[in-house]
Amino acid sequence: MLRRACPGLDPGAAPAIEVLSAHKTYPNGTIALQPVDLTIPEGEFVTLLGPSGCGKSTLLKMVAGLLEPTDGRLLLWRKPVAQLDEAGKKMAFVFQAPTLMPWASVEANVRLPLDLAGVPRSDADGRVADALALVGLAKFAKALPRNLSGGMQMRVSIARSLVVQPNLLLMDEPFGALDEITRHKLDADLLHLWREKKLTVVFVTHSIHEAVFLSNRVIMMAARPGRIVEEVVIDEPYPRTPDFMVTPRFARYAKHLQDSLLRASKQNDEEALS
Ligand SMILES: Nc1ncnc2c1ncn2[C@@H]1O[C@H](COP(=O)(O)OP(=O)(O)OP(=O)(O)O)[C@@H](O)[C@H]1O
Repeated sequence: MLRRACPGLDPGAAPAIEVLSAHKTYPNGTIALQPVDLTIPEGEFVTLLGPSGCGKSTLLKMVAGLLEPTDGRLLLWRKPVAQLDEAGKKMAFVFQAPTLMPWASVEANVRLPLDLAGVPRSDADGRVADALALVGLAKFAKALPRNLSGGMQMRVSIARSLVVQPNLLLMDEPFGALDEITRHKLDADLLHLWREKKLTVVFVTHSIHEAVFLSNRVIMMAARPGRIVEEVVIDEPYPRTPDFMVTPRFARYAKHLQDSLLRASKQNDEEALS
């Protein structure tokens, strides 16, 4: 269960992400992350799991180039994050809240990154239509966000990230605010997109079940200070269907991660009290 190699991944895949002894102390002195070393090959689906405050978002934001590490390095396709374009690759970040412009139509929201990049409307319109089709919202292009459900708004947010045709998708608890049925549906759709577009995905969640269902590999983190404590390979084939979630194998992975999370959280509580 705990082998490090990820089945189904090209063993010769280039590293998409290399975190090299990167650590982060915020200006107020909070040590959010001890030095982290992590390599994620192209095409892998990796999930960061751990108790609140263990540095999941900090790590993801450092990979995105939104936060500078205090020390250490982050490479994307072997280049510093700021030089991703030179590597011929693109990244997109999906936050927990869909953060849509309420006054603008669905298609205008999805087109925003292309407008900001100065892509002519003649090119942009086709790409927006493709992205909306990918998330099943082609018929809602003219709708306003307020007329959509929470799940549909999150699909718009995902379409907006896909419109730049990313190679790397970074997702910070994207479905955390949704009901369980909607979350399962979006998880399944995300796996489909990941495989179809051959994306590399780093996904943050608090849900053990979501982590097992989605991932090639789960990175378990603990807090005070934030660090990686375990890596668990989910050695199961894709496509994964909801049937996988009621198998004994799924239950074994979930139990293993639950025990690991409890250990990480207990340490967390003890260190908070000391
Ligand atoms: N801008 C900041 N300034 C100071 N401390 C911060 C800042 N952002 C986060 N922290 C602290 O850094 C630690 C790690 O935070 P981070 O948000 O990365 O954890 P997390 O695992 O994503 O948490 P959660 O699951 O609650 O979202 C926490 O102790 C947090 O309070």
